[in-house]
Amino acid sequence: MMQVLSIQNGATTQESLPLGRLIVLTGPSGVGKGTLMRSLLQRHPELYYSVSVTTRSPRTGEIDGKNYYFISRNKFEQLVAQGEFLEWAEFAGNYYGTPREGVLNQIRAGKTVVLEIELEGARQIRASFPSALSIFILPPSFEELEQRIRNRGQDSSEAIARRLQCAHEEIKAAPEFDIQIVNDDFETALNAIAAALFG
Ligand SMILES: Nc1ncnc2c1ncn2[C@@H]1O[C@H](COP(=O)(O)OP(=O)(O)OP(=O)(O)O)[C@@H](O)[C@H]1O
Ligand SMILES: Nc1nc2c(ncn2[C@@H]2O[C@H](COP(=O)(O)O)[C@@H](O)[C@H]2O)c(=O)[nH]1
Repeated sequence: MMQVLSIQNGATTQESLPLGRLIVLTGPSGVGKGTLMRSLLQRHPELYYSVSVTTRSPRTGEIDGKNYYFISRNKFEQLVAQGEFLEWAEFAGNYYGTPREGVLNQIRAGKTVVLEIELEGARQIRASFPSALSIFILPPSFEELEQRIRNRGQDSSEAIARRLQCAHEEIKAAPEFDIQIVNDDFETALNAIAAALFG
């Protein structure tokens, strides 16, 4: 059972339904969340991965509707005003948000839904869904985090600097979350996430 917050006419109410689970994977940019997530989904195709909406420009190889829904800032702000997001945040100069309906429908259908999101959004989910399982992925060191973002070779040096600046504050927030996993050896980290989800 999980408590779902629903907002009706501005008032917040809670419904109790036989539901699936909500999992939040968070941590600083470049720590390996997306790579871990992709491997987890290959191992456990029964999981539902929520595709986020963003105002960031697509990176080489990213596909609209698969990696993200890429939209303009104006459109994003309209969707915020319409209450279309379960959570949203501005991160390193771009908006990111989780579409509300898709996630709630999957949870109502009994699925385990996984969100891979940044810190502010993860905090919003923890506030709305206290029973969500939240996992914070840590780098083995700050130097290694920097290496990973640089080696990924996808972001401008300005974007990398912004992301690393955020990372200092984000890492301090790790104890707020249910589980902390250090992504040093990839397989070890992946196994730890799977163990947290499936015991
Ligand atoms: N355990 C690991 N050891 C070494 N490199 C890793 C490890 N895990 C992931 N990486 C590499 O680190 C880089 C960043 O990983 P990834 O893009 O998954 O990070 P992220 O946390 O999803 O970043 P963002 O939040 O910016 O989307 C990638 O090049 C990935 O291959
Ligand atoms: N609050 C949210 N954060 C999200 C969402 N989707 C992705 N993200 C996080 O944004 C940063 C940057 O992502 P990138 O693809 O530009 O590297 C990263 O931490 C993602 O996890 C979302 O829907 N809401």
